[in-house]
Amino acid sequence: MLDSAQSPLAIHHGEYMNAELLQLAQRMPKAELHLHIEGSLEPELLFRLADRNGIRLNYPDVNALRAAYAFNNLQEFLDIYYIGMSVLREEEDFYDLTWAYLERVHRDNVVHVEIFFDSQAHLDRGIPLEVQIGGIRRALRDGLAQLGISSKLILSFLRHLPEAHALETLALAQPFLDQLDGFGLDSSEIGHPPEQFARVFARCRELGFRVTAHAGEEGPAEYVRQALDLLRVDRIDHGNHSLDDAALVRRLTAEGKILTVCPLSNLKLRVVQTMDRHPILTMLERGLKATVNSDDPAYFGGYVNDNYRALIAHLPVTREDLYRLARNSFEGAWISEEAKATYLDELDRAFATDRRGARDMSRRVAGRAI
Ligand code: HPA
Ligand SMILES: [Zn+2]
Repeated sequence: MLDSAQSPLAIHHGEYMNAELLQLAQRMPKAELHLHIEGSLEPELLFRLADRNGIRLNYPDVNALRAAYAFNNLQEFLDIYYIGMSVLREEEDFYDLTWAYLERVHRDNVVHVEIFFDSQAHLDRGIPLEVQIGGIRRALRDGLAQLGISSKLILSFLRHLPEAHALETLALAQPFLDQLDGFGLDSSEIGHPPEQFARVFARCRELGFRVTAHAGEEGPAEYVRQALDLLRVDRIDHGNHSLDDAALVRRLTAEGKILTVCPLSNLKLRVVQTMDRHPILTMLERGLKATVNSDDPAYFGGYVNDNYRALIAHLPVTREDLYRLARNSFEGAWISEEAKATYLDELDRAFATDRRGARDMSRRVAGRAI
C-alpha cells in the first residue's frame, strides 16, 4: 500500500481519488449476498424488542452493549450474537428486524439481497418456523413493493450442532419450502468441517435448492475443498483461506465460483490483522470472483457501503475493482438471467454516467473487457 506520509502530493492525490471512488461505490447498484439477518440487529432495536417482550438484558444500556462488541475470534462473536437474537420472539420482531435492514441498505443502493437466517437457534428457543419465516418474508415482500429491493431467503444450518439436527430442521421446513430459496452452513467453523453435512446438503440439492457454505473464514483451504467436493456448493462464503492453496485458487477461478467476502467482519474477527492487509484485491488479481458484503453489520461496524469505504481507505482500489466487485455480486446472485441482465445494465449505466473516466469505462463496458 502507498504510504500516504510519503509526500504531500501523494496525500492530495490519494484523497482526491478516494472522494471519487467513495461516491461511485456509494451510488453504484449492488447486491448483498452474505448477510445474517440476526446480525443486523442494532443495539437500539435489540433494546426496544427486549422491552416489548419483557426480556431483561445483562447490559444496562445500548452503550454498554456496544462496548461488549470487541472480539478476538469468531467464537467470541458468536457467543454474544446468539444472546442478542434471544429478543426475537414474535413474527413482528422478525418483521421489524428485516425491515430495518432493508431500509438501511436501500440508502446504500443495494438493489438485491440474499439473506441468511439461523432457524435452528430460534427453534431451540421455541420459536416456530412460521413465526421466523412469516416475519422475514413479509418484510421482504414490503421491501420489493416499497423499496424496489428484490430478495432471496437462505436457511443456514448451524455447524456446531450435529447433522441430525440439520436433517430434522429440513424435515420441519417441508411446509415452507416454497418460501425458501436456498440453504447455507454457518457458525463455529474449526472442528466442524463441511464433510459432516454432506447428507443434508445432498438432500437440499435433491429438492432443487441452491446451496452455499461458510468455508475458509477461520478454517483451512481443505474446508473450502470439502464444500466444493462434498457439499457441491454454488458459492463459498468468505473463502479467505483459499489463498493458501494455489491449486484451489486455480480451480475456484476456472469454475467462476463466487466468494462472498466480508472485509469489516474479517477485521473484527481477526481473520485479517489490519485492513491494509485484506486480501480482496489479491483475490481479484488471481481471478477469483470476490464480492463485498457486511456479514453481521450491527456487530462488525458497518453495512455494505461501509465495507467498500474501508477498502477504499486502506487499499489501492480502482474504479475497475469497484465495477468488478459489484458485477460479481449480480453474477453470483440466485436470480434469473433476465434479472441479472437488467441489474448489470443498471450497473453499466452507473459507471458510464460517471463523468470522470466515462469515456474510458464505456469503451471497456462496450467491449466487455472487464
Ligand atoms: O461470520 C460468521 N461466520 C460464521 N457464522 C456466522 N454466523 C453469523 N455470522 C457468522
Ligand atoms: Zn457469515
